[in-house]
Amino acid sequence: MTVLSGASQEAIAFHYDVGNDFYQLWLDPTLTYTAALWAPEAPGLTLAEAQAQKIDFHIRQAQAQGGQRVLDIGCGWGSALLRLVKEHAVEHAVGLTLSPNQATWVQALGNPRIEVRLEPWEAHAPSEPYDAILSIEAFEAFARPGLSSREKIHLYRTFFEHCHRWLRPGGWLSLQTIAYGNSTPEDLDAFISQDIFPESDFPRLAEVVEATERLFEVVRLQNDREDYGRTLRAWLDNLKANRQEAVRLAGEETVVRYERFLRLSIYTFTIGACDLHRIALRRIDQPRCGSGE
Ligand SMILES: C[S@@+](CC[C@H](N)C(=O)[O-])C[C@H]1O[C@@H](n2cnc3c(N)ncnc32)[C@H](O)[C@@H]1O
Repeated sequence: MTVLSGASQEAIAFHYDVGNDFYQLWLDPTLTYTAALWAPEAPGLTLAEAQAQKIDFHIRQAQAQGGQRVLDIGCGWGSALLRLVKEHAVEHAVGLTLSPNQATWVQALGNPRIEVRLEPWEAHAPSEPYDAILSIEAFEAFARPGLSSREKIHLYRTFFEHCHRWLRPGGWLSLQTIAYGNSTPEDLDAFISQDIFPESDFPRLAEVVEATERLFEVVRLQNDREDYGRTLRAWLDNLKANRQEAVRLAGEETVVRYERFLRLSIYTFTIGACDLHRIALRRIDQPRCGSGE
């Protein structure tokens, strides 16, 4: 099969390198840029609390603990890396990102237990196995638009093969990804894949699950699309409240583009055109039929 890939470093930088100060105006203070976990029984949660709760959920789900080595694939501005070492006493937290801005930001945190690498997962070659792996909404950048379902499954399987290799026996991977829900790629506005996240495409849940077969068992899966709606609304409210400053930092065109992106995404998750999956995957230590296709 042809070697295919996901979003390039240039495509990722196009999105994430708009400016840290711009993102600071509307994300929570830790710059977590993924769906938060809102608890219906705690309606008064702030965005920052709901983000911390989401990160802790994934850390627990990956069974990451004190003294361990943990990998975060697609670490963004490092919020999970920080919680891993500060709140969960993890010994060594390694983050991968394709964004130079994010890598510089995480490096500047100056935490000796955090290592950030400006490196695609395809090139990662750890010298020792990891005890646990997190990957929170990087998966959407692992396949470009226009690929067939078979081609996407092949790419995703290569990702899970790498994770399988990197994890110690019995290790867990906690994955969060957007997926097509009650929609096809043609139903969604091309604006997002062209002007917001170029070279990226969502998976379908069935593709993710098929790609894990005989590598990982799916232990738990939850679709929290409503949580995305609420997170996006909080981001949009923050952007509106800081609009003047946002225009000063990033320009009117960029702000209009992000407002449209946030509004469209709220609608997409509200009607169920897209889902938000949080998946607990346990490594199968002795795959019965080999791990290749
Ligand atoms: C939406 S952000 C999520 C960041 C973080 N997990 C969070 O919750 O805020 C996606 C991240 O995936 C990274 N990414 C995308 N493709 C990647 C690849 N092939 N290898 C490593 N990181 C990648 C991006 O650089 C970015 O840091």
